[in-house]
Amino acid sequence: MAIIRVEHLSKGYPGGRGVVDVGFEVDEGEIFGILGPNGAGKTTTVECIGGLRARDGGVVEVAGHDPADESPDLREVLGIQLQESLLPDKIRVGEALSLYASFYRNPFDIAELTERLGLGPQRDVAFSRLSGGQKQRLSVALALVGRPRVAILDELTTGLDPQARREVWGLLEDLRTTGVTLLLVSHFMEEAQRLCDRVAVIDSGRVVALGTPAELADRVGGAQVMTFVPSAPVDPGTIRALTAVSDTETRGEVVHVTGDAEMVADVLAALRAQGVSAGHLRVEQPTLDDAFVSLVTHGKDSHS
Ligand SMILES: Nc1ncnc2c1ncn2[C@@H]1O[C@H](COP(=O)(O)OP(=O)(O)OP(=O)(O)O)[C@@H](O)[C@H]1O
Repeated sequence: MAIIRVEHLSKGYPGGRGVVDVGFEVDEGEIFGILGPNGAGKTTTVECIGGLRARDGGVVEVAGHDPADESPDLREVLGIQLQESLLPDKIRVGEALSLYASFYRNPFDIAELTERLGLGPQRDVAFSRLSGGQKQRLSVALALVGRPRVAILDELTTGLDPQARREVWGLLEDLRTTGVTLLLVSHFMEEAQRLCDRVAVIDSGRVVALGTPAELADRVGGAQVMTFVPSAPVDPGTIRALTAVSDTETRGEVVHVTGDAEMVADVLAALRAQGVSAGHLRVEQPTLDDAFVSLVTHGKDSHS
């Protein structure tokens, strides 16, 4: 069932940009990604969902509440991590978390949350003395401390090193099992591909694609590439003749075959028919990265 519903959301700024027409639904328990190039309207969208920005038009509902109504019940349901956390310089990590936890009825245990986010040693450190990555982790912790049903995380791992990023991903994967709904704004395709059940790609203030990462990758029709070392010489003509295959080439002892989603099964069947096995088999799938570049480039063409 949808816990977030957005229909025809619009928000203009004096300069004219913003969000033109955004719509999607997020089911309870989903991790939903919002992707798009700089200035696409991602932050504007999540700020309207979080009730931080007034929309011009359209419908937004979070757990049955309109964020524009500023209902106290919605505050209990929603946790928000913003791109920049604005805390007093002198507040310590533990104090900030205790303060935020006090706003909620059933908050996380602070010691456990700081450990999970790698902030245990910083509990008594003042905000101004934290590194950029530590500030980022604290802002994620502040969004999650109230055990929200819906958490909005904007650029949650920007500024984190690869190790810290993986720790935050681990925390989100754990959270998934608690049934929390996560709305992530991300620039990292790897992050979206790993974490998100579905994503919306926004470009120039509109949704240009919506689906699972795998569906979007498939939709761009990116060719798959398989490579293998045959156990005996194969006739390239028999491989090339398969309808799923668009190209084949032998480099040294390695055969490279390009084709569509059916290619791997068809090539392996053709080899088996010749009594040949495929050693060192590798298959490269099109990625969300490929889909993103293709969708956003096409979006630009159609809006210009
Ligand atoms: N307060 C504002 N006043 C005027 N224009 C704004 C304001 N906030 C955003 N914009 C413009 O609205 C558009 C969408 O901005 P938004 O921050 O939502 O995009 P974004 O996709 O989150 O970008 P980024 O990835 O760079 O954070 C941009 O063209 C931006 O310049």
